[in-house]
Amino acid sequence: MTATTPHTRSIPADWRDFFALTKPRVMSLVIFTGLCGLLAAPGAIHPVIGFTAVLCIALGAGGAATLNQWWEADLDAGMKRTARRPLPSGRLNRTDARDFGIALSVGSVLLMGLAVNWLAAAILFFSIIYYAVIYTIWLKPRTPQNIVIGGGAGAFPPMIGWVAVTGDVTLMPVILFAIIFFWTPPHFWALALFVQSDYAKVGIPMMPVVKGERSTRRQILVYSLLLLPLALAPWLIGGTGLLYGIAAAVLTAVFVALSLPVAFRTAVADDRMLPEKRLFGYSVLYLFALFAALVADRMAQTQGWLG
Ligand code: HEM
Ligand SMILES: CC(C)=CCC/C(C)=C/CC/C(C)=C/COP(=O)(O)OP(=O)(O)O
Repeated sequence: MTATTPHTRSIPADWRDFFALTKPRVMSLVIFTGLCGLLAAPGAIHPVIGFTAVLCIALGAGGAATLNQWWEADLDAGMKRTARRPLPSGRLNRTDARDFGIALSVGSVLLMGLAVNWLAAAILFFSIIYYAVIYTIWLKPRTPQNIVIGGGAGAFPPMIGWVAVTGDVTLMPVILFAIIFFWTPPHFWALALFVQSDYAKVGIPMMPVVKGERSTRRQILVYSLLLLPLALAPWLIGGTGLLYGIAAAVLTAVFVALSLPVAFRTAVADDRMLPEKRLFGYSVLYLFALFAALVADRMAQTQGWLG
């Protein structure tokens, strides 16, 4: 895994390859949580400024994802799940990807600072560095805690959205950060359990590879249980109404329920890993629904829908 091995086959790239570098499917949830942070924050923001803030989160996240793939092109080439990405497949050359990633990252931070506010820009800058450097270059190849610590990068967008509106960091955006931080390990380890042979092949010390399946399964349950108080915290501190409280309780109870069969089973040969796949799929739906509930609750309160 180095940043120096060239992938310079010059098949003409088109815009779709550049778009793919931004990991659009994964980033859709990153952008959504950023938007929800913005919509749930107290106070008003001009719609054009609000749109710009979300655009900057999207561009920054895309830039960081691009730099992640620029650095990991060799690793991605060795894994079935990632081998068809634009760099390992040779559809894009590596220097172009690096320049694209830097342009998106720098552009998004500058635009955020100039058009929205500099605190939001500073947090965006830090989250890009967190994902592209701290997680990708430093933690991922070194420790099975890579996801736990590295998960911080993906937890910033709602805080950025919130700060875009309020200009300061209060308890609520910290709680929103914590929810995604503790959601990330079960989200990713559920997937790592069914693609772990890929990671082992390229020497990435993901938890199931290093500590074994049993330990990973138990840790998934621990983080899922931690989500219960955390997801309820916005309601418990009086930051939301009952609508969010009920949604958080139900959604998180299902999360824990789906973690239980993952925690207490031993995989068998030729296993289709259905509980793990189910938990991974639900983890994505969960975060979409939880953040949607946060916004619905705020709308209900400001519009007086619940009387
Ligand atoms: C260190 C943290 C994380 C890791 C290692 C991780 C890893 C992954 C991987 C490997 C996939 C499989 C799909 C793919 O290869 O594109 C995936 C899917 C996904 N992740 Fe994560 N993820 C992390 C954090 C997050 C965060 C913070 C979010 C959003 C808030 C997120 C949202 C998603 C979504 C929406 C998908 C499904 C994409 C699809 O439908 O193809 N992930 N994640
Ligand atoms: C605003 C901002 C900068 C947001 C960043 C959001 C963020 C860090 C999301 C994490 C998402 C992600 C795709 C992790 C994949 O891990 P990986 O790269 O190890 O996965 P891979 O094996 O698929 O390459």
